[in-house]
Amino acid sequence: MSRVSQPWPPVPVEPAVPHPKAPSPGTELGVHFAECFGCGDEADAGLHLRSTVGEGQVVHSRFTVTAAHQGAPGLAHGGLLACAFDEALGSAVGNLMRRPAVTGKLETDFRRPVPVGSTLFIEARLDGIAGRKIYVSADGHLDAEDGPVAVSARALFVVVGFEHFSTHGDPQALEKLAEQHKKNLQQRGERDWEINP
Ligand SMILES: CCCCCCCCCC(=O)SCCNC(=O)CCNC(=O)[C@H](O)C(C)(C)COP(=O)(O)OP(=O)(O)OC[C@H]1O[C@@H](n2cnc3c(N)ncnc32)[C@H](O)[C@@H]1OP(=O)(O)O
Repeated sequence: MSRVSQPWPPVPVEPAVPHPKAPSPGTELGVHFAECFGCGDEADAGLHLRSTVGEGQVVHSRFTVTAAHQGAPGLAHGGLLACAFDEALGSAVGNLMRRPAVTGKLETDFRRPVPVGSTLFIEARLDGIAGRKIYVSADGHLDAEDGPVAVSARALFVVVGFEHFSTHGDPQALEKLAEQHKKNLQQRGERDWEINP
């Protein structure tokens, strides 16, 4: 069976140009929410994924697979790897575009097993934008930035208004998220995001 899937992006797009105030290449990105399973310090069994802005439209992320992340004995669970890509791709969208957006669609190709103890280096890139739709893709390299590709992913993020989170989310957790967001911006000496979808 061929691994070749549909053309990407699947619709005509404009270049996804990073926001003029996007953090510059080399910036270590902060935790966006302490309880986030993908990056949060307070999510004990979480992925603790860390990200750095790359050149152009790229964010580099990495996380180390622990015993808490197993599916088969000694191997990372596939759904958990998909979570890592959701986080890494979401970080690229949120930090480079500085627009609130949620995952509409996420597709993963699992190419090699990912053992417990290995580190996945994920390079996520902005592929294009069409209205509220932001197309992104990523490759996850095993144990080194230039290691073999173990997992690839493509995703559609949809820009939403902040009412998406206030309507559907937990108001108290949102306050915590807002504080974390301000802290991250202050650490980088920046002002707040564009909020209009
Ligand atoms: C710094 C920040 C770091 C953040 C990192 C965290 C990363 C984690 C991100 C997540 O995991 S977010 C949580 C998982 N996602 C969700 O819970 C989203 C749930 N879905 C929704 O809330 C809505 O379906 C959604 C906001 C995505 C879209 O609903 P809307 O009513 O706002 O829009 P609409 O349905 O009209 O879709 C907008 C466009 O996207 C298209 N679209 C939406 N979902 C699609 C889909 N699944 N496949 C293809 N196209 C899709 C849709 O066809 C349409 O295209 P057009 O503009 O051309 O008409």
